[in-house]
Amino acid sequence: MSMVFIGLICPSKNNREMWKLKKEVGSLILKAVKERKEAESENDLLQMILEGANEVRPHSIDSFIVDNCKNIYFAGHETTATTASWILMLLASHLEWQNRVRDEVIEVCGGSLPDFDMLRKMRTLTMVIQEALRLYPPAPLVTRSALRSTKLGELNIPKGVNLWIPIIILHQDPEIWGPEANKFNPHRFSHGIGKACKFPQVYLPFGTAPRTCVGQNFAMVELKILVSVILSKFSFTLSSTYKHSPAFHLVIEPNHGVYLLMKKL
Ligand code: HEM
Repeated sequence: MSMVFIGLICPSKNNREMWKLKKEVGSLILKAVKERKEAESENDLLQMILEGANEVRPHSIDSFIVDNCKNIYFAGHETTATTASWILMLLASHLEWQNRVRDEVIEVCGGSLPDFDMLRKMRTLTMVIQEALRLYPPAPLVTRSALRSTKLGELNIPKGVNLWIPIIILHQDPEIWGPEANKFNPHRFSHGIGKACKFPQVYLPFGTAPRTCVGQNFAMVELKILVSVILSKFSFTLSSTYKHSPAFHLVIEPNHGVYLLMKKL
């Protein structure tokens, strides 16, 4: 059976809003760059991007800076930071999984910082991250534009139409993930993504095909290191002030933050 997963098809005139937003983000970045150039130079990523910009042709300097800032600060930072918050929230509210992952961290790392081999061995931790990315994919949709009229399964898609592929809906469809689709259950990934649901191609936290996330392996390494180091030093529960309110602000993030009560081990 061939399936087409398209949530919303919208005409290209919505592109105007998108371009306006893009321009505004670009101006904000260039304003921050101007401030930096007028202040002291610092040893950080922005400075490296500015130094890199000296190597490009003068008319491309602004777009080089804006594109690289968007890639690293938005694509690379917000997504991973938000995922880390959701993972900690889920582990704080599912103590059996918190203990299980901590046992694995202690067994595999034995008190030292994780190296590459150790990260590979921590399968329960991987399952927990995969399940957090299923329930709270920071990028809730990916988009594609039809550059020419095309046919997807039974669906005719005219040239110029934008396709929105709603990752978050695909990730929680009970017909695909079973009646407990909304529950946190990392077990579903115990035999890999291929066996986690009826149509594993719908699991798209990092997008798909040629434009799939270039930073996905790096993000997984960052998340594994962060969570394993925290678990090896602390136990934690959710604070009573935590209000569950996932909100879509370009990424899906906890609207009121995640407050945890940490206890040193
Ligand atoms: C948990 C962390 C992350 C998630 C969930 C995530 C998710 C995504 C998604 C859904 C896309 C769109 C893919 C598509 O359209 O098919 C994407 C693209 C991209 N991501 Fe990530 N990302 C993460 C971390 C990172 C990191 C750490 C970096 C870089 C250091 C990064 C750099 C990029 C770039 C450059 C693209 C555009 C790729 C292209 O259009 O060719 N991402 N990401």
